[in-house]
Amino acid sequence: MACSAPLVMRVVGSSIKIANRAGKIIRDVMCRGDLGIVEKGKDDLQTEADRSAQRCIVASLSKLFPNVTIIGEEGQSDLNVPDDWLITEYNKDFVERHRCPETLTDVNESDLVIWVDPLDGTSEYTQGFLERVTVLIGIAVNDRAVGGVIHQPYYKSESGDVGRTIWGLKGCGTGGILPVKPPSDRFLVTTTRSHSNTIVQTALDSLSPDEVLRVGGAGYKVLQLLEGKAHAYVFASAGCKKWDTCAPEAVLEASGGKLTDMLGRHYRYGKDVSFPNGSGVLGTAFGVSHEEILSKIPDNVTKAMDMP
Ligand SMILES: Nc1ncnc2c1ncn2[C@@H]1O[C@H](COP(=O)(O)O)[C@@H](O)[C@H]1OP(=O)(O)O
Ligand SMILES: [Mg+2]
Ligand SMILES: [Mg+2]
Ligand SMILES: [Mg+2]
Repeated sequence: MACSAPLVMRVVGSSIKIANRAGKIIRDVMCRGDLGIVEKGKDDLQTEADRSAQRCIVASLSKLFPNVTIIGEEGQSDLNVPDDWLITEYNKDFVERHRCPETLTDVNESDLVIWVDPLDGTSEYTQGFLERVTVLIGIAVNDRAVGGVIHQPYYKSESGDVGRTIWGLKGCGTGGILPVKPPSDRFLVTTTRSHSNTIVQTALDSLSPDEVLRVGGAGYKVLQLLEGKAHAYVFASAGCKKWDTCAPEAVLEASGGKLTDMLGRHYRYGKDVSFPNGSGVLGTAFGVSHEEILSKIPDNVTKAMDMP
């Protein structure tokens, strides 16, 4: 589809469509029943859904935007995909109804890096915690996370529709969700279910939360912040990588929240950065003071973070 909208708008608009197609692939693999699980490392699985969803996303994006750097969690993919995995359209609603932020109108393909996590929450997927699975497509411009799509293939809406797609673009806002403020009389923190350790726990204890939600997936935890189910996402450990946080950071910040490492620094998302987010993840919902939370994190936690 020909479209004269600025590049960033076309990338977000097509990512909305592509993430939806990837979500259908993820449901189809589950329906067929053979997940084709491969162990990449300790607590680190890959399934046929991760592989196929990545092929769909990278093949579609690289055909539409041949000079953009695309980095996917599952490494080099075979881009020879079935025709119906190749998405060539943009989400019209997004592209036609939103104005590109002025600072992003002149961006070129060479300024962009797209970080793809075809299935965030693989361990949740294999264990049946399907609501926590997301498809993440993050868009970085000149090293900074500016746009992103979080698709939740197993979300069930009240109308019975399956799946939802949330987008965010800094300076433009968010769509696909109506952000809700977290409660004002309790302090709720969301964190990892499967990658905890004593430092992760020390950081949580230092904040004295009324409740700790332990759920898998970086995308899902940021959705909990947008839904007002938690005030903060606190993960004082390495483990997450750039594809886990690029889209969530952009979507959260487009809604007025903030996502940094455990020292309050934004990660960089240029094409030459190292993949691991060695100094953890701290996300806060709109209206929650990121700085106040940072000030409560004890020195032994910050000193335990891997410094770049
Ligand atoms: N130690 C790890 N090894 C591999 N991936 C990790 C690790 N820790 C976190 N992740 C990735 O970060 C996401 C959020 O972590 P957690 O669920 O522990 O909060 C996970 O769903 C996983 O993404 P993925 O499922 O895409 O591999
Ligand atoms: Mg993985
Ligand atoms: Mg992930
Ligand atoms: Mg993944």
